[in-house]
Amino acid sequence: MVLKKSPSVLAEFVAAQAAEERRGVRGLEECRTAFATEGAGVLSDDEVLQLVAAGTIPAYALEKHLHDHVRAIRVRRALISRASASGTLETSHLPYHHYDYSHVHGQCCENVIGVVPLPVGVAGPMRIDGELLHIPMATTEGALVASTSRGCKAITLGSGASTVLTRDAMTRGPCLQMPSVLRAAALKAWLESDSGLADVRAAFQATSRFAKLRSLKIALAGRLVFVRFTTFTGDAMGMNMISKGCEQALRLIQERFADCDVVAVSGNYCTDKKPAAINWIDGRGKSVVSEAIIPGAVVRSVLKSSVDDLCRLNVSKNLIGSAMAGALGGFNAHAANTLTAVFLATGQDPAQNVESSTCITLMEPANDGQDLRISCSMPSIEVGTVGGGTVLPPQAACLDMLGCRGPNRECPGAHAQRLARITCAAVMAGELSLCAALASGDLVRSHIALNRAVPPTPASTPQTSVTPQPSAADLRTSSNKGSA
Ligand SMILES: CC(C)(COP(=O)([O-])OP(=O)([O-])OC[C@H]1O[C@@H](n2cnc3c(N)ncnc32)[C@H](O)[C@@H]1OP(=O)([O-])[O-])[C@@H](O)C(=O)NCCC(=O)NCCSC(=O)C[C@@](C)(O)CC(=O)[O-]
Ligand SMILES: NC(=O)C1=CN([C@@H]2O[C@H](COP(=O)(O)OP(=O)(O)OC[C@H]3O[C@@H](n4cnc5c(N)ncnc54)[C@H](OP(=O)(O)O)[C@@H]3O)[C@@H](O)[C@H]2O)C=CC1
Repeated sequence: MVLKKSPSVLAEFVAAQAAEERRGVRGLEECRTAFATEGAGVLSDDEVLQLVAAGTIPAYALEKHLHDHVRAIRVRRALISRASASGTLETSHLPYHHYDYSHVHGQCCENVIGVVPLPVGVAGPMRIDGELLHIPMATTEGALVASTSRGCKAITLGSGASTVLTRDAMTRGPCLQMPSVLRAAALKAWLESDSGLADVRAAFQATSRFAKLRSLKIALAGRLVFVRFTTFTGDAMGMNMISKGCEQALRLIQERFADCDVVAVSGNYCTDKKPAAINWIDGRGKSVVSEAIIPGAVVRSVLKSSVDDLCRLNVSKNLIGSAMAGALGGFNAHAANTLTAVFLATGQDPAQNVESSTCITLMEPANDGQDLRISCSMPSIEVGTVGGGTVLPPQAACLDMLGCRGPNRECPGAHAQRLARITCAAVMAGELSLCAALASGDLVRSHIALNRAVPPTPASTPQTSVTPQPSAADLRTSSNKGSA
């Protein structure tokens, strides 16, 4: 938000407008007294605005003082409207009514001015590990849900998706500084000793019923010591949980090493919300691999492609093309597309799509070349079914659809692992369909049909000598010889 007026001008503006427009609004001092003695609930909106403009009530604390989410948002919108050049927010289409704000404050967002509804489509059903599931996807990219659905159909007509979870451990990598390289090496040696690890583990695990410290990975950069805490976090994605545990462990380390200076609880050795090879190689969150066999007939009838064309495209694009581009975990077509849509629908932290969507997609002929084998290997899917946005009712409803809402009380961690497996299978469906569309030359056509609201009519097309665009069929014959 850009405030175009200074706070004092703003105060005058609000006060003057309130005085002009609403006779009977109490003056500032009277409002202050009423607020101090009876609370903000007894004030009119204009009176509250005066107090906010005068700095008596911080704009971000309106919920706390008004005990009414909708009213707090209404007052905040009025304040921003009157303080900004455009002045549009108060009456804008950003909705704020008919929303359950009870879980928002203190967990999901501050300074709320409304909600941005996203369409949620459903892909599937897809058979995943023997179970038929419908997958909710929040997106504004037309064709994405249709494409994932097509992939789900092809997979389900084939073997179904099988998934394996190879690792489940969230990481946090604080940065510590020692007085010298020798002292840094001494700290490293202690952390790597059985007794050091046991002491750190005890301190760390005392902060949570669910966190289990699996290992420490230590790297030195001069006298800086980076410690990657690798932790099981139950059904939580785990960043708050593990950061809390790290803080406690760092206190213990400082008790043992009085010359240890904690530079930051996150030293980017985690690595959270940034591309990094360490996540691609060692994994972060859940590491999952999904696989399916698609019969050749289904490749032809549902995907409009062939086994050979898909394998050739996968090697050329997802492996060689990505290598040529210097990809870091991006050996796929659009894992981030499907994953982010599932993340948004199910209340995951959207910024973690950076590392969560790293994926290598492999395709090879199966059953003597008749059928297609596809797999997606995703080392860093960071998901939870408790905490963060998972508590919001719409997101929780999507988790319910997938049978993994909230904590799994019998087997903590099973819900989050299930969500990671489903996400990996959904990504595989998206990979299959987009690669097929690219192999058959259908990508652009499908996006013009499903991802652009008003196709140009002949009347609105410029009558200049534009080279005619090839049709999908032309593209198919020219660029994909041998396609079905
Ligand atoms: C759009 C299709 C699926 C049509 O594909 P089609 O083969 O013409 O579809 P169809 O009419 O024969 O239907 C086949 C199945 O697709 C599904 N399907 C079909 N239409 C719908 C629909 N409207 N709504 C829901 N589901 C739909 C549905 O499952 C249907 O089975 P049915 O239910 O009829 O038995 C196909 O052309 C396609 O997959 N295109 C690719 C679109 C895509 O994947 N877009 C993703 C974004 S691309 C991008 O952003 C990333 C990129 C490209 O830049 C990354 C890169 O560099 O590679
Ligand atoms: N702090 C940071 O640096 C970062 C924070 N985030 C944000 O962190 C939030 C998520 O943090 P996260 O730690 O996942 O969630 P929470 O902070 O909500 O922690 C999980 C809570 O759920 C409790 N719990 C109950 N049942 C279970 C169960 N079955 N499994 C696991 N925990 C259970 C835990 O208990 P107990 O108290 O016993 O552990 C804990 O209190 C998101 O909003 C995300 O955006 C994202 C990146 C970085």
